[in-house]
Amino acid sequence: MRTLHLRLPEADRSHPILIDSGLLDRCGELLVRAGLGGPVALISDAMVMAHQGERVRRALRQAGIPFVELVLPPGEETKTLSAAADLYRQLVRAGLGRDGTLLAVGGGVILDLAGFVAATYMRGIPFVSAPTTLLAMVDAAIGGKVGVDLPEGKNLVGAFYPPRLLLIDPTALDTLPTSEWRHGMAEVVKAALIGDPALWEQLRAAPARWAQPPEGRERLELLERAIAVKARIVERDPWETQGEREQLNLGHTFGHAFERLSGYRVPHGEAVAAGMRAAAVLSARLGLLETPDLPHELEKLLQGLGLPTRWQAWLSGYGIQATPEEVIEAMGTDKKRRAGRLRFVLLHRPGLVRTYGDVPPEAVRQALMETA
Ligand SMILES: NC(=O)c1ccc[n+]([C@@H]2O[C@H](COP(=O)([O-])OP(=O)(O)OC[C@H]3O[C@@H](n4cnc5c(N)ncnc54)[C@H](O)[C@@H]3O)[C@@H](O)[C@H]2O)c1
Ligand SMILES: O=C(O)C(=O)C[C@@H](O)[C@H](O)[C@H](O)COP(=O)(O)O
Ligand SMILES: [Zn+2]
Repeated sequence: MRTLHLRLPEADRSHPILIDSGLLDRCGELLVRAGLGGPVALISDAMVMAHQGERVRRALRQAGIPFVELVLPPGEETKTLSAAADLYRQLVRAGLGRDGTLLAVGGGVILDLAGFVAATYMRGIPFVSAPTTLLAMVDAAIGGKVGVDLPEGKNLVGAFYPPRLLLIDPTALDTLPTSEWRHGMAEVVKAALIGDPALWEQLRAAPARWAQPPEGRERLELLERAIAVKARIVERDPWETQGEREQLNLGHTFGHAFERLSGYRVPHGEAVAAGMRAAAVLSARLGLLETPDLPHELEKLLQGLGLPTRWQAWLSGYGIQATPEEVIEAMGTDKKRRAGRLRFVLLHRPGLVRTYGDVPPEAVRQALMETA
């Protein structure tokens, strides 16, 4: 078993990240060992429970942990305040108190929603997360951002609430549809661009190889590399007050706007892919790139991974028509804004990204036109 420690400024918020095959089958015993042997509310979605639920149920029963299952419909449409409100009321009806633990098993939607509920129910109860998508293992589960979407903007309500324990079982990915693997690869590409140029080169060398989940050692290495980038940044700027954590938003200013325009019907990973390409082209237009071929290289890699690179064509595949002006309008509620101005995470080269607050709106519009 690989054990990493996410070190946060408050020691009581620091937590272990366990990575090993079979952790889902041992989650009960691991909860008990972490001093969380009280009642559990298991929050998941119906698809995850169909594929992985029995492993978790068996593990909780074996450890003698009483639990209730709260199962939601899969998909981003579930990441809402009203779903959170339903969960609060179900937790009350189930009699869960502060001696209970909220165990989230699922993708980023479940982790974000359940983590937000754990942060706010009775002013906070212990939270344990077990990500089951690639995207959640390398990104959503790391760093304590939890929350829900509003129609007015993505993740507009939330908290920083790290789990007490994070269980990453790579075998959970055995049942993940290939399309979901690819969505996770968008955040892996992001991590590589931000903080692991060697990984960027490795991905670029054989995009098709990474379009399906690799097995065994290779899968584990990919997870560990991407997790390392995120954990390093989170440890340096956990609550996004120093500017550094904003780097993890590469592609997200555009991406979140695409998601909002779609009524949260498009997958986050696809939105991030199309958004990263727009951000790369914007970086080129502003003369920031030290490696001018980067937008083209990124386009080739994303295409090889089966991810979108042309936002308008991609959105129209979902029946959504939008103009560059509408995308800019939809960016208006981005949380990185300062003094009413949008800020963008832009690229210099793989391994060097920075946030810029002085980007001319016309350059943004041009980048959107060029990547439509
Ligand atoms: N908090 C953060 O730091 C952070 C980081 C990145 C993304 N996110 C959020 O994560 C969300 C996207 O997460 P996601 O891509 O994991 O989507 P998701 O949670 O919707 O999961 C994708 C699909 O995969 C299914 N699934 C999950 N695990 C499975 C398994 N093992 N086998 C079979 N099916 C499985 C789910 O039922 C769902 O249909 C977005 O809301 C995004 O904003 C948060
Ligand atoms: O952890 C972060 O910080 C990120 O920006 C990771 C992103 O991949 C993720 O989508 C996150 O939910 C975005 O957060 P937000 O604060 O921009 O809503
Ligand atoms: Zn993301």
